[in-house]
Amino acid sequence: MSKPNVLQVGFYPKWDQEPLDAAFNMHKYFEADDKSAFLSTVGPDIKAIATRGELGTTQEMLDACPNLEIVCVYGVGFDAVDVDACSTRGIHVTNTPDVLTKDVADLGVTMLLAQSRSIIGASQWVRDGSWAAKGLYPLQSRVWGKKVGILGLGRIGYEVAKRLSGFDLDIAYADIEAKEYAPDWIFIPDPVSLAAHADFLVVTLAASEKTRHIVSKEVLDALGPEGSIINISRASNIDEEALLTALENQTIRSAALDVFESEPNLNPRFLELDNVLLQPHHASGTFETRKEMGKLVRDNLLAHFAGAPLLTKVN
Ligand SMILES: O=CC(=O)O
Repeated sequence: MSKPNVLQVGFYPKWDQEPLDAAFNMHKYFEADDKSAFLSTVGPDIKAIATRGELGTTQEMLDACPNLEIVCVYGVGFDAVDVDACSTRGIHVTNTPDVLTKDVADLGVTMLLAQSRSIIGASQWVRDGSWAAKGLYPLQSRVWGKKVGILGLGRIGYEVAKRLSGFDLDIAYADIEAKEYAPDWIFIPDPVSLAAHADFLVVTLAASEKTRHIVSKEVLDALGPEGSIINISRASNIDEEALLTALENQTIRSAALDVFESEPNLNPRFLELDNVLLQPHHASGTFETRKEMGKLVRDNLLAHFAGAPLLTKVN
């Protein structure tokens, strides 16, 4: 039997690419110079799209692939795929939940601690000779005993909260409803009230049209000049213009961000700020987790073409 044709939207590591190439005809969209011409040529043969969370699919891709059956996302976030349009056409969508939860939570907590204690700046102080030349590093503000607000207590939010309660932080959270698995944590459903309560606002919300700019100017104003925000979800959850203005005017203390509106080309205003910690959207970026994510993409593709149940369906 001939191998199914798969449109591959972005790069995968060698340990994923080799087994994918062995099982499927992988058509590498990201390597094509003329992407529209490439889609017109291969589109009619494509049965599956393998993409990454931040790349998703475009309308042009979906239109060019009339025989598409499944979209497999390497990532938990599927906001860059038009799931409604896929469902209407009977196209399955899968993602890679669970396997990345703890790594994403680890990075969120690391970012909170690193930004609060100015780990990057302090390291630079040692490296550039400031320690010897200028003396003691400026004091930073304590982490333990403060209040954290988790915006979105799903799988990742829960793991962040669990870790931070080990640092003796008071945990509050916002979600659509109170969670029975969080009896010791304070439920504050309104994001403005949560921000007003918190010293650290950690955004762990799955992104959708409904959550776009849920962290608004009003939320940032409520967080206030002693407050910090940490985003390990999607840039669209925060009004980035309002965030930049708040950081520039120091109406919030600081931010630690793994995601940006036009990543990887972020707004240059971020680079001018010394109260923001910048990360290259790599919260799931460990060997162990990325290998599990790649396996899940492959296993969903294999299950689909074998007529078996999908492992991690979105629709
Ligand atoms: O951003 C990463 C993901 O959605 O897994």
